[in-house]
Amino acid sequence: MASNGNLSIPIVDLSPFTSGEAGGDLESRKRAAAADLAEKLQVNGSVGIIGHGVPVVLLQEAFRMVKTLFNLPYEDKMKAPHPDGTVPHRGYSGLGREQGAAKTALETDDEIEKDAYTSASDYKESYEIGSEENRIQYNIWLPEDVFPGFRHFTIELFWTLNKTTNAILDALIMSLNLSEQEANSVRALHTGHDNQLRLLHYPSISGEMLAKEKDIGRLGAHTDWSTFTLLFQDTHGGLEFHDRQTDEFAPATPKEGVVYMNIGDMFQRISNGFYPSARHRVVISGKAKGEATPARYSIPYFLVPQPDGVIEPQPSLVVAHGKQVYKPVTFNSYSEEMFRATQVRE
Ligand SMILES: O=C(O)CCC(=O)C(=O)O
Ligand SMILES: [Fe+2]
Repeated sequence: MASNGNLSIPIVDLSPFTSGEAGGDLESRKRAAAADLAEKLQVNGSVGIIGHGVPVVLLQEAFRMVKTLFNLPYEDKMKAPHPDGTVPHRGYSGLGREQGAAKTALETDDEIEKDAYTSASDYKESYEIGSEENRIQYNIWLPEDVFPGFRHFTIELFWTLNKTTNAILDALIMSLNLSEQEANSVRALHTGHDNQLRLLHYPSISGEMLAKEKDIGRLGAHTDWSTFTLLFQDTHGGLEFHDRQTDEFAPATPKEGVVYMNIGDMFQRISNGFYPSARHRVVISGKAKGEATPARYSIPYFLVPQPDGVIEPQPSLVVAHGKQVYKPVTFNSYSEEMFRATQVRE
């Protein structure tokens, strides 16, 4: 499917939900922002957010940290290896350990399409972090002397981003006009302890390498199995979201102050399909021109429900839509299947 540079991702200002102010006309500004969010996000499940409240300096520091991490010698990074098995999804995964698009292959019966989604593994390396209190998905850390301060900083970043995702969840809840009881149950599914912070490095790819390895790719088209995802990125671009109307991909162009957000499979279900889980990918920028593609760093943050929490369409939406589009599932059963599909076994 083609990239179309003329398509763009809509932008929403969520500052009424993140500013921490109270009183005045805040309630009506929240309602206006939530309505704007509903209008734009329901189209493709992706938006750019301004007024997200994450301090610029924190993000700058985060990207410095990520670069330092991936610049470490491979032997050092492998002191925190991501183990095989379905848990924990933590620690370091080297180049070619994942196939993000293999999940998409599950969604088609077309063998040729299936093959295309499973033939290439992603040319990226990653490091995943969760809550220190999560006993099932426990953190795997580098020894402190290998990267002093890394653990402390990333845990702070994790909880700062959780505040942002909670504010956005409030906006989503308001945008759907959920009842108080529904709102409380959706909030209760998300304690923060199941969220995931992902540090990603897509190494540079030379023109020569591109010519030699036809199948090389960054991250194939997929949806996330989160509730929703925040995508922080550097200035190099390459992230694209699927546009359902044209069946093309729109670039999520890096812009100062904008964080892109996509709906994941869980909120698609919770919203009874009102918000679609957004298909997205990361493409190689130089391919068409035969030029080298520079390295790219990104920091996705996934809002994730409790593993045994029941994910189901909210009753008021089922009534409003006249049908229940999804059966209830637990996040656990859903994610295990997805995890198995996307890991490359050695
Ligand atoms: O690197 C990016 O910007 C996107 C990452 C992504 O989609 C993912 O990790 O699920
Ligand atoms: Fe993703």
